[in-house]
Amino acid sequence: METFKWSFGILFSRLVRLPSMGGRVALVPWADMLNHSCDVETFLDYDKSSQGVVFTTDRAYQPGEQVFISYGRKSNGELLLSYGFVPREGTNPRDSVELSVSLIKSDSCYKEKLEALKKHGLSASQCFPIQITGWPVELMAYAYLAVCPPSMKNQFNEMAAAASSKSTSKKDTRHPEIEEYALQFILDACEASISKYSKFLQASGSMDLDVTNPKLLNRKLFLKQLAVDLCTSERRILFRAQYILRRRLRDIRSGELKALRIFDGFRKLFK
Ligand SMILES: C[S@@+](CC[C@H](N)C(=O)[O-])C[C@H]1O[C@@H](n2cnc3c(N)ncnc32)[C@H](O)[C@@H]1O
Repeated sequence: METFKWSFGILFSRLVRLPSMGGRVALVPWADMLNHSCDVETFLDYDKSSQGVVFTTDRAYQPGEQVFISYGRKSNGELLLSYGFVPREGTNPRDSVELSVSLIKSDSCYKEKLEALKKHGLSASQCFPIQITGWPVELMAYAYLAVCPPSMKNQFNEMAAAASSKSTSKKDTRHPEIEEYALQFILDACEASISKYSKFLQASGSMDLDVTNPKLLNRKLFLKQLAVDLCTSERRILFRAQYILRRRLRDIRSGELKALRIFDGFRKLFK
């Protein structure tokens, strides 16, 4: 089993997908020496005219400088799973973390909302990818549905459709009347996830690896460090989302407060 796992890892970390051949995979001896860089945008591909796998650099390299390729626009988690490494924190603009959200069990419209979700291939609990640049419109639509009051029942289906990535319309549908609750819903999910990451990272400091063999110990330490690196980079994305969400909520709430004060001022004026 160990040999199989090793061979599987070696094969999958070295095979190349060739976009112009419909994603066919190949082993290309010279190309499997190239390391990945998140800054690089060039891929290996089959070139009909030269009848071979060609690599064109996207920048000038100095003699002796290491040449990189891109293994694809992958998150740190995907790079760890497929290639066994985690890029340095903050260097991967494609990094993302899956945020898990669920319908609220005590919601009086739970059944209707779940039915609407199921109709569009979704379930009561869903994961959505969060990036350092923000979250997808599908997550916002899911959040609208989760916090939507019974008075907006006629919009459940539309919201569930927008939450599905299969939905053809990718427009950012907005429901200003419940935006604050939807943002708070996402913020709560982010904070719950941050707390799990923080617990793991805290515990990792005192984790007992329970091995005496030095070779095994080194391997376990290496794997633990990879897990810590991945969790740190994923938590960083969640921290950023938390910051943006808190700021948006503060703006909404202070805007509402301002509107209330103006309204109050007018009321006093006409008294
Ligand atoms: C196709 S091979 C690249 C050549 C490899 N460095 C070698 O010496 O055989 C892919 C493996 O290289 C390593 N690798 C590639 N890019 C890396 C990076 N940016 N940081 C750390 N390791 C990397 C990973 O172990 C990955 O599984």
